[in-house]
Amino acid sequence: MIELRNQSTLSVRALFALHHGPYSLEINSGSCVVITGESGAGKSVFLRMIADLIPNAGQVFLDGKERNSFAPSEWRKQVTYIAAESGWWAKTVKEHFTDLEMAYYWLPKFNLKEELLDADVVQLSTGEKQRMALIRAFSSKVRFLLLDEITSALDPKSVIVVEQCIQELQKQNIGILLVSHNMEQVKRLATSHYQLITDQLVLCS
Ligand SMILES: Nc1ncnc2c1ncn2[C@@H]1O[C@H](COP(=O)(O)OP(=O)(O)OP(=O)(O)O)[C@@H](O)[C@H]1O
Repeated sequence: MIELRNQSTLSVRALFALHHGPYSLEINSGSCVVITGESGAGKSVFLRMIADLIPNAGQVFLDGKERNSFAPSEWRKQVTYIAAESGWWAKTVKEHFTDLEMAYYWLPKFNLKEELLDADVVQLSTGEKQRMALIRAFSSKVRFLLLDEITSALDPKSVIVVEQCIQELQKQNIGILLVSHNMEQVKRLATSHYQLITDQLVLCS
């Protein structure tokens, strides 16, 4: 399971890519910063810049240590992006997990049966795949999760289950940056809420 982490801070300074930005933002461990904004505003681009998944200019620091001083794979283990549509490359679900102990801990919390680990990926529903992709990202190293509309394909009950898991991660001092179009979700989860409007992050609450 994920253990209680030390306090940490993710600092984004003047990040810019694909004509979006510059954006600056600070996220503390244990908080849930939510970003809303119109379709095409650049919310996914912003998250993908932080994870260094697209070429970008600017700086990102984890506890004062600049992103450039981490190997890219090491950075993404600690600052992990999860897309709305997860990618799967092997036949069975289990093959995608490096830490099965972690998987067995989180499966019941996500309302998922252990047998699903042995299933082929194609057998999973969209909602099951999305929840599995979240669990897959929980490694012992993760400090910040960048969650991109991760509940968009889920039924209302599963949305609440995933939100409860996000809150448990916060209690364990994981920091969350969440993109959402669901204003009820914003009310339930946000410790702070920004709207992305014409390349500016505007603090709403
Ligand atoms: N790799 C890329 N190369 C060029 N343009 C891109 C790339 N990725 C995204 N864009 C463009 O950047 C803009 C912002 O896209 P982005 O996916 O960040 O929007 P979004 O705010 O997340 O929208 P939605 O709410 O619909 O998911 C869009 O016009 C998109 O076409």
